[in-house]
Amino acid sequence: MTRTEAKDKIIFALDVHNLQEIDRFAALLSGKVGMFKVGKELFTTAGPAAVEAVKRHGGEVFLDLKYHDIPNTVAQAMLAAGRMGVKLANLHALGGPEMMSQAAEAVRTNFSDSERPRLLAVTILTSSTQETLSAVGIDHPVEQMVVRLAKLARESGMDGVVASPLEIEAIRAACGPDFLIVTPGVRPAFAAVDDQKRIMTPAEAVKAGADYLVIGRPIAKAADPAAAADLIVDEIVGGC
Ligand SMILES: O=C(O)c1cc(=O)[nH]c(=O)n1[C@@H]1O[C@H](COP(=O)(O)O)[C@@H](O)[C@H]1O
Repeated sequence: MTRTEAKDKIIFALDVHNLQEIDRFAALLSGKVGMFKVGKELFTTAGPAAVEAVKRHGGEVFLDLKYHDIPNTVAQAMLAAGRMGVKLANLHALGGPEMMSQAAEAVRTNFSDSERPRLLAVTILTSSTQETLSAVGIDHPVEQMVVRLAKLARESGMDGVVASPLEIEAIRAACGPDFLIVTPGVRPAFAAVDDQKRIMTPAEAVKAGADYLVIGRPIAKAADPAAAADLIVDEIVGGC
């Protein structure tokens, strides 16, 4: 794998609070990572200006707002995300097939194939355990649920899923080579584990079949974020 291919797999999680921090990281990391993730924390604070700020620096955006609502509301929200020009956007697979299908149809009808956002379904969050599922009445094992939701997402027109690295191989086997797999919970050899529980190194996750790796604190908290991103690229190239 080339350095450019490895770099393009990294999505930096912009878990920051204001536009100044976006400018700082976008300036430091443009050309060092493939995409920037704008999540609930940042979007609730700064709104669409956060997406515009990343794009001003030439960055691509993964809008991580994990929609889960009635089908019409989610479809309309996805159209609004598409109009902002984001490359990836997501919703919760647990919202069900009708919600996913309507969102998929809305973006396919209203945007050209090259312009439409790719839609991802979150399967089971990396922070969830068997106990979390049991507490809400789901008694199936986590991995079984993840694969079931990934297959449902694919049948409902999603382009891919967000899942823990430990489930990549099972999803790949069930959903085929063209289905996008985006994985957080990735920790390079040099970084702290933080609160992530089910983790892999970047090279392991790519080898297992991940298309994109979502990485936040190992880059953001490093003394030199650009050097940390370079080290992660080294790890991926060295291991694949
Ligand atoms: O959708 C996500 O990106 C996501 C899903 C999930 O199951 N687990 C998870 O950690 N994430 C996000 O991935 C990022 C991981 O950040 P770090 O743990 O700092 O690398 C955070 O922005 C989380 O919100």
